[in-house]
Amino acid sequence: MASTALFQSLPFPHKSRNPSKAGGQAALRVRASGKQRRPAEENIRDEARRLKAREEQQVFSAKYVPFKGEGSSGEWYSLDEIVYRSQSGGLLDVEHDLGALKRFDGEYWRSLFDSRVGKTTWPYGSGVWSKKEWVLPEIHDDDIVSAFEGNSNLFWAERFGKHFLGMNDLWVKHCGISHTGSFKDLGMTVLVSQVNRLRKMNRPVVGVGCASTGDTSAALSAYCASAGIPSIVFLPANRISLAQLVQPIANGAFVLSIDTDFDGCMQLIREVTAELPIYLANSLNSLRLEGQKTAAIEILQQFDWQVPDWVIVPGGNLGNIYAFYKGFKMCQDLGLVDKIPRLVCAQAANADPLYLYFKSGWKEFRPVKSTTTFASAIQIGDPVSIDRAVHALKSCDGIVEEATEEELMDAMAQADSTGMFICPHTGVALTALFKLRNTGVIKPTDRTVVVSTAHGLKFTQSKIDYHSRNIKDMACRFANPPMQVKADFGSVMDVLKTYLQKSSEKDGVKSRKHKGGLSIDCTVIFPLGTMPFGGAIASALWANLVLSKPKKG
Ligand SMILES: Cc1ncc(COP(=O)(O)O)c(C=O)c1O
Ligand SMILES: N[C@@H](CCOP(=O)(O)O)C(=O)O
Repeated sequence: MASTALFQSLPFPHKSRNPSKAGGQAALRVRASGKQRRPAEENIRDEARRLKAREEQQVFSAKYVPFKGEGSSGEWYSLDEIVYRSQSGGLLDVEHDLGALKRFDGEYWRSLFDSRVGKTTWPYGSGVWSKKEWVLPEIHDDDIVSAFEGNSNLFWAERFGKHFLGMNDLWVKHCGISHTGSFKDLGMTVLVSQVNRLRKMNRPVVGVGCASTGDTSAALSAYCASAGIPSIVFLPANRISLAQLVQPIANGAFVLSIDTDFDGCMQLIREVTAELPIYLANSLNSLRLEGQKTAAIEILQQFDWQVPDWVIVPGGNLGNIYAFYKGFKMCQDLGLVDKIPRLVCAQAANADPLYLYFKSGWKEFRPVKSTTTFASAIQIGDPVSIDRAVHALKSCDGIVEEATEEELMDAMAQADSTGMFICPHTGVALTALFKLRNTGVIKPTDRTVVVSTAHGLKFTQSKIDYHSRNIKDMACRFANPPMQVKADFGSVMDVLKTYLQKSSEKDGVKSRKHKGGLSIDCTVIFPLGTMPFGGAIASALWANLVLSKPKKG
């Protein structure tokens, strides 16, 4: 039985390990409706400080330990130490004091987390910090650097599921609809907050650095800029999208464009951070995964704590697949749910070391030399978290799939045609879903979540190439280029009539095939010169975008 002091130290509900049984729900309602507006001169950080002052001492804690206990016995490090590897050179993991967390039952944690969703209370308005006790329990709220990330949309892919897969319970977790447009924000808020704390403790951290395929660098530079901390990013030259390149530039990072691939940049940043007081922000640093795991907890929360059958995650450096596993496992271990979903890790065929390892029956891992892929953020041949990924997949009867360039681009276009606007990495995950549906591994009624890892707007060039049919050796089956029309009523009417005729024929076939489901065609009219597609009339911008890019294939 926990002590009174322990319960009092928690924000809510006091003296109960089970809020619904002990009037906790009533307390929840009172708290929700009874919160007084803070004084005008106080901001939300000040308010959190004032309220925190009333609370008792911290009762939860976490530390670094060798991953899966693969270190010397009893080896552990405080999170305030700057350490990325165990004494034996292996990976580290953040281990929480599960004993302390277990003094509260699953119902307590579910209610606590649910009570914080979507609020502006510092720092719990963040989807990550709403689970603070499970993330970085000991950090002071004042040190937290947050953009209220997380709480991302779990989108019911009704039309895509029904139309392309015959599924009725398909969901897309839009982690890319986020502050810097990818799931990296979830981990970066944790890492940069800890750096903020270390700097206040006068630890030797002059800046934070990462190697990146574009999303880690965007998140790092934004969070550092918001805290006034220098950031340094190593990018593989000409291998990331323009939108991703401009993100750290705009946020004032020191950007090094290096003539190598991601694996080369990763090697360099590891060497540099071993020499200079630059803190390493890649997912080799296990702090990042503490934030990323909250996406898994959030999925369960969004399903009212019911467990989906499958979760499909695109994999590159392979930190995220482990983070998802860890989030689900903690929920099981702490009694919020009674099982975990099966995970699928999806890789691009041009960068598929995990897939090859899986196919070998986990016999032999060999890094690969990755080649260009439209899913550029996962063009990684030597993933640092390979051991974490294998552990995660083996522990949940997981599967690894891969997608060719044509498959991932077609899947992306198909998803977009149903109203999404996804990134190519999500196209990789959707390809895995297509394959597992075709083989019957995933059933039509299985509740399935596809994790969308970045915003499609970061990858418009790939969509332009596809819809322009400007990709060597790719049929671009779902391309939808605009039609060039003369600016007179007759010409416009002619093309519209042909179009409407065709689409009503198509509709007839469709409605005979599928009963129900929403399918509405739309037509967009661009003024000549601003029209984004089509040879002769391409505007200067468009010509620049299409012609300046090397053809893929
Ligand atoms: C958009 C996107 N999707 C997926 C991934 C893969 O995540 P992980 O490296 O954790 O496997 C990354 C980064 O690697 C990414 O930037
Ligand atoms: N896709 C990543 C690659 C690096 O992964 P990390 O999770 O180890 O930082 C990126 O956007 O840089």
